[in-house]
Amino acid sequence: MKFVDEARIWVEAGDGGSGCVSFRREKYIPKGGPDGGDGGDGGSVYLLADNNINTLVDFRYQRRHRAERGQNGMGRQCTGRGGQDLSVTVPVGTRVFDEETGELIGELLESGQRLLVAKGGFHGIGNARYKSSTNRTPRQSTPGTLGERRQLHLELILLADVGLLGFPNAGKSSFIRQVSSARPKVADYPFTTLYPNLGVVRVGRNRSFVVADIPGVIEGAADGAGLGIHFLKHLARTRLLLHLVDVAPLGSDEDPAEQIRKIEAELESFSDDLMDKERWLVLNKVDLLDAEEYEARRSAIVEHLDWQGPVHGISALSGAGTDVLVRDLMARLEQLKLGDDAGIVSSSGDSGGEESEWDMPGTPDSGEWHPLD
Ligand SMILES: Nc1nc2c(ncn2[C@@H]2O[C@H](COP(=O)(O)OP(=O)(O)OP(=O)(O)O)[C@@H](O)[C@H]2O)c(=O)[nH]1
Ligand SMILES: [Mg+2]
Repeated sequence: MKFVDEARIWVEAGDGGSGCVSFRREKYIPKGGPDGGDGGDGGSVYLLADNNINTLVDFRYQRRHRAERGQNGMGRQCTGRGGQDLSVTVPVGTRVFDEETGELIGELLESGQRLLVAKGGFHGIGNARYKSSTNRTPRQSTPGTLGERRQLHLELILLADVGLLGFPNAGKSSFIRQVSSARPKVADYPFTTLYPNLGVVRVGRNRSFVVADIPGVIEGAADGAGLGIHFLKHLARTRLLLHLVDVAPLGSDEDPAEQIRKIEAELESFSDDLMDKERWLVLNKVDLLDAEEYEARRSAIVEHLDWQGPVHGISALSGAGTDVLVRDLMARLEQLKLGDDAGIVSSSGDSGGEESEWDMPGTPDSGEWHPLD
């Protein structure tokens, strides 16, 4: 199953500047010759692949991208200045199509790669260049040509950065709805989600990541129970996993700490790769508890599991605590990526190269939930 992020954008190269018609006018020089300069070339539009961009989400906010026009030529043989090129940054892996013809213009596969998508117009010629022995006062000039403009269709195959683990009904789909524009079905019965959903989470300009919502994992998933097994493999490429757990389950036998232990056991029997991934604890549905009760449950869970990693309390329903969680996730993903670029952490994590020390910006539970009262 492929998840594709798409965007439609307009690119407009700058027009060429027009040539100028002008004659030299100076005291004591009655018949100054033609001195109209050429225009400048229009700027072109390029797409530039950038490793630090993960999704095409920013193009929903800015669709039109134009390069500068060339300046017109001027008298005294002055040439117009060329328009500046425009580089539009896109994620590595973006495929670029011409929207009208469907033609594949190119693919950006490496960071730093540039692709010309709209060529700037050519400059017009000034009258100084039309001067000849038979025509000493040419009045011709040419206008610059138009810059190319076209509509592009961008496509990017998305890979999830963050995977959600949790029992059915933990609130995984609600979380994705809260933090992204994905709209998976949410309902109060187990196995509402039957196939994985991806959500793009936008944190700020050019800062975004992808979360995968998979069907609930239950005991025995690795051996085929429930739906989990088919989907655990979708988490293979993620960098980080969240244990999303209902801190206020209705049935008293559904102890949150036990649920997490069961999921950990499934991960372990499913693959070492998943066990090597960094995992955060996210206690969901804090809106159902008062602050004191929440605090008590949180400590009990952390103690029971001897949990060393970050712990966040959120309400996927009201959104409480989700901003902090999303911000911390983004910062951590950027940090992991920096490590990758510097060759510190293996990209797939399969050599067990994840750091064991938490090197988080802020304290591990900077995402702690505090009720307002
Ligand atoms: N009070 C409260 N209810 C929540 C919260 N998050 C989710 N719920 C409810 O919990 C139920 C299950 O939510 P889902 O988001 O469908 O859970 P899921 O983990 O995706 O479930 P499956 O797809 O079945 O595995 C729904 O009735 C939600 O409205 C929360 O933060 N607070
Ligand atoms: Mg769901």
